[in-house]
Amino acid sequence: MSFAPDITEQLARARADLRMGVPVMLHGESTALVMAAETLTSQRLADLLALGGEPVLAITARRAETLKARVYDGDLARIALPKDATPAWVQSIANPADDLRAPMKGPFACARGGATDVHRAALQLAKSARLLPAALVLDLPGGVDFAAQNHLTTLDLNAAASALETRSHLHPVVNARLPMEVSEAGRLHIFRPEDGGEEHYAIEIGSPDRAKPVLTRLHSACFTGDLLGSLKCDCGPQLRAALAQMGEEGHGVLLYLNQEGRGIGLTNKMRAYSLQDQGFDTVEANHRLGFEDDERDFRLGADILKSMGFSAVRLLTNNPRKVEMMKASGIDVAERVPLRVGENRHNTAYLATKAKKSGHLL
Ligand SMILES: Nc1nc2c(ncn2[C@@H]2O[C@H](COP(=O)(O)OP(=O)(O)OP(=O)(O)O)[C@@H](O)[C@H]2O)c(=O)[nH]1
Ligand SMILES: [Zn+2]
Repeated sequence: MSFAPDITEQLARARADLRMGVPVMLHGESTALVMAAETLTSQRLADLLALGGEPVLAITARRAETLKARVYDGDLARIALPKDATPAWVQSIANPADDLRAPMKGPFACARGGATDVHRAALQLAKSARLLPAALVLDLPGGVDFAAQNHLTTLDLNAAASALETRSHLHPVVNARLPMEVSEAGRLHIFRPEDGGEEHYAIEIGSPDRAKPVLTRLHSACFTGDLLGSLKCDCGPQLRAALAQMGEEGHGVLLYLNQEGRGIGLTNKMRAYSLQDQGFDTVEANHRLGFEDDERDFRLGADILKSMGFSAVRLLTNNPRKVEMMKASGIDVAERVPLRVGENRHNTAYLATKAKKSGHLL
């Protein structure tokens, strides 16, 4: 019998640590101390520099491209931390907010050669903690003892890397009747992942026949559009139109996935909006922050549908990636049902960028 947390549970702890500014230790062939750039304090930076060695700031290749930092490691770059580095210096590399005011941030000395799996795992961990994808990494011989003395979370590198790649199983927790404006026969289902992450929801309208393709919407959370009526996107009108169509047809399933901001979280989405105020489009803004255009995992939606007994859908979407993902996850897409609503003068350019750069269908 063991009460010790497994790797999934340790990762959940590590995410909370990084969000609080507490370092974590990654233990592989060597051992490395990892801190998130976003939550770095001057005291912790001073403590890190006092340990000696050669700390680096790991950033994604996307962020490196904007900074004109040399990328020797494919999807990431390792910028050597100057001995007199300050938290402001670290922030200015991690966060593109002042890029236009301070365009000449380099030149940077970038590490080359040697293992990069710790840096890759550190960046994935920061992303999954919904922080900016930038992490300080210091190789620390004897790091396991150091971590024990300092009560730091220690993760096995290989186990952490593979757990970060694995999608967590979603458990149905509860469902209950929810009469709604569009249909009195509504039911809200809650699904909870095993990894301590966000819960996702399914809104079932009527009693759809499990043997037939069900009218389905795969909706990603958009606090600004769904709740505040933001005109910057088309999410609110899409949400309401999808529910209305399900109400009219008498049956349907709306999956509400808590992948705000195409999977980067609301805080980073607002950072992207701030860059859009500076003139960048929705895709450029994500890239400047160090993210891909779309960090969502739509397989979650397929998992929920299967768990509810569905195997075929009529999918309400303009996004071909959602159709492909459904098919690849074993859900038959009998029909793509277009969902063009909510265009206005504030989101015309946004919708055009999605059509041009992200392959959305008009
Ligand atoms: N990062 C980022 N996310 C955004 C921006 N505008 C909207 N979003 C998010 O984009 C997502 C929109 O998701 P969906 O409604 O599934 O839309 P979609 O991928 O365009 O596909 P369909 O609507 O099905 O055609 C939501 O999570 C929003 O929060 C933006 O400028 N930047
Ligand atoms: Zn939106």
